[in-house]
Parts: sequence; structure tokens; C-alpha cells
Amino acid sequence: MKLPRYFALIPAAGVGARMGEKIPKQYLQIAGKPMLRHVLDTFCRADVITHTYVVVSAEDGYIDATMAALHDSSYATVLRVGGATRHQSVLNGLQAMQKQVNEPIDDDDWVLVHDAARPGLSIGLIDKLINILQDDEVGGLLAMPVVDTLKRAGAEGRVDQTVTRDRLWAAQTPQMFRYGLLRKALEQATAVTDEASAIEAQGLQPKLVEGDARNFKVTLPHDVALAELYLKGFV
Ligand SMILES: Nc1ccn([C@@H]2O[C@H](COP(=O)(O)OP(=O)(O)OP(=O)(O)O)[C@@H](O)[C@H]2O)c(=O)n1
Ligand SMILES: C[C@](O)(CO)[C@H](O)COP(=O)(O)O
Repeated sequence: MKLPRYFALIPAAGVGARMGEKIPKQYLQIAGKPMLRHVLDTFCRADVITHTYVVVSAEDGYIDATMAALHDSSYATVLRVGGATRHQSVLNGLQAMQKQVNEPIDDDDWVLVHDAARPGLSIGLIDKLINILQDDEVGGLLAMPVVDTLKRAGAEGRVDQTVTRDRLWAAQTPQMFRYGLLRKALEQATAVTDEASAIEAQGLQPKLVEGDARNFKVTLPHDVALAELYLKGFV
């Protein structure tokens, strides 16, 4: 019986508008190397990952230098199929993976979709996610239980209501689903912001696996300093 393999798919085709930098945020230097490089190095060291695919925009002018700087880039393939949304980039990447003759993917193989904007991912978190989900019927995602009291804003930036945080989790990545199910779900979904939403739209319930605060998404300018602290080991 053929054992399922584990592939990584890294959506890295965004422009980082909220970061407000001159270059896409995934190429910002953090702790001495581009943010995307931290993610690539982690997946390179994850022995369980058969191959890593990086989705970038067709116009990306940074990826070639990033790949050239890797000690060994044989574990990763660049797919210049980025789309207008993260959803489209991931779907385009899944479709392009199928055409890779060196590692044709099977429907039962697992795909771990991880944001290039989450450089704090560790091998330990990858192993934890896979160990918990490897026999799961659906798949799941790293996430963090919400600990703050949540307010919904009304007019003039004033509180409209307090939203219960009971059973609320903040989704992280990787989000891990079998190739065939994930591709079908994303093909049928409309405008989802994560893979789990597409799976839920199929009537399924992805499993929540507790992640880590250091695996946060670098989105706004002040996030860079925090990522530096984490990645330099100061916290
Ligand atoms: N069309 C897009 C948009 C986003 N992403 C990727 O999805 C991840 C999470 O998205 P986000 O943090 O929103 O990144 P950006 O879209 O670049 O940021 P912004 O929304 O501020 O422009 C990032 O690694 C980003 O590169 C992508 O591959 N294709
Ligand atoms: C996938 C994700 O990181 C889970 O929290 C998030 O949905 C990405 O959203 P973005 O607007 O593309 O950053």
C-alpha cells in the first residue's frame, strides 16, 4: 500500500500592501535574511516534506536571487502562477503541482499550505500538525485560541458590541489537507481567505491544532520588529 506523501505549498505572490514597503513583504530582511527564506529553510530541514512549491507572481523580480542563495534549492520548485488573491494563488499552485513530472502528486497526498508571511514556523509545529492529522479523514490547521475580549466596531470607532470569544480560534498556517479534496474545494469555493474555509464549504469540519504565537503573520509595519525578536531568539 502506497503511503501518502507530504508536500508544502507556499503562497508568496502577494504585494504586502498593508506593510507599505517598496518591495513585497515576503522579501523584507528579517534577522539577516528575507522572510521567505526563513520559511524555505524550515521546510528544507523538515525531512517529512517530499517537496516544496513556492507560488510567486509572474512578475516577481526577487525569487531568483532568493533561490540562488539557498545552500540547496533542489527541494523546492518555483511556480510563477500567482493570482489576484491568495485563494487563486493557492489554487493555481495546486493545478501547477499536478503538472510537475518529477513529483506527480496523488489525490491522497497531503498538502501543507503555509504563508510566506509566517516566518516563525518551526519544524516542531510541522511535525505536530502531521502527527495529529496524518490519519484524519478531513485534515486541519494550526490555530490559536483567542484570549482577548473582542469588540465589534460601530459608528465613529465606538464599540457596537462585545463578541463572545468562547470557542473562537485565530487561524494560522500550515493548513493541511489531501490534494484531491483541497483542489476540488478551492475550485468550488468563492473568495475564501484560507483553505479551511473552502473545506468547511464542502460540509466538512477541519481539526484545530494549537499553533504558537511566534508563528504569527507579518502583516503591518510594527510586526517586523516582533518577528526580529522571535527569529533572533530573544523571545
Ligand atoms: N494574491 C496573493 C495574495 C497573497 N498571497 C500570499 O498569501 C500570504 C498571506 O497573505 P497576506 O498576509 O495578506 O499577504 P499580502 O496579500 O501580500 O498582504 P496585503 O494584504 O497587505 O497586500 C502571503 O504569503 C502572500 O504572499 C499570495 O500568494 N497571492
Ligand atoms: C491564511 C491566513 O493566514 C489564516 O489566518 C489568513 O486568512 C491570510 O489572510 P490574508 O488577508 O491573505 O493575510
